[in-house]
Amino acid sequence: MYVGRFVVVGPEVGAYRVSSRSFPNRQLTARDEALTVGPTADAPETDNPYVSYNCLRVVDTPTGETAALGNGSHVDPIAEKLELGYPARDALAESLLALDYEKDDYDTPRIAATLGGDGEALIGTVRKDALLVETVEEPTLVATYEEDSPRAFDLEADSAEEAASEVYDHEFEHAVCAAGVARTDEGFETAIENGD
Ligand SMILES: NC(=O)c1ncn([C@@H]2O[C@H](COP(=O)(O)O)[C@@H](O)[C@H]2O)c1NC=O
Repeated sequence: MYVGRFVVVGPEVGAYRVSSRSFPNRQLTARDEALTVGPTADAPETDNPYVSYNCLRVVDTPTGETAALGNGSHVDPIAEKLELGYPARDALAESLLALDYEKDDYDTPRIAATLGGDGEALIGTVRKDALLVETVEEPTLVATYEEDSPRAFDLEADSAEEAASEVYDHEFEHAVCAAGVARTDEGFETAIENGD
């Protein structure tokens, strides 16, 4: 099954996978406290505005570190609102609604999640027909297509590296790259899986 991009978040671990039929020549790179999706050196040029973006950021908030992850440019305003002290629910809902679903041929939903240092995790999506933001108590998935409402997901990983490789290896089709994040005693760790 092809579900496009997807996010999984549980109370301790989060992950994001880029799956793509149309733009497979992409990779993740780490820059400061952000993981960025961008084209590989051999990728054909494109003017599609939705295929390069920060997909994961770890920020300091008034209540400790929080990770924000998702499938597009909304990850930045979510992270910035968290830094300002917005509750995660509000940072997700306001940023998803402000940017709204993507105006491409598929009305691609925006998906996102947050993982707080205090143990709070939330997941959300904005589709053409809905805005959903939920607190989660167990690993939960939302994807751009088919699996486009949050549902429980069997994620066994308990480190960032395991989370990235577990979602990269998942049977959902057209894996391109994946990011993982996990809470540790020293703060959040992140990991990249580019399949190479
Ligand atoms: N975030 C991404 O990495 C991303 N990759 C592709 N898209 C959008 O989704 C459309 C469909 O892409 P695909 O056929 O690869 O699933 C693309 O035309 C593009 O508008 C994306 N936008 C949202 O998921």
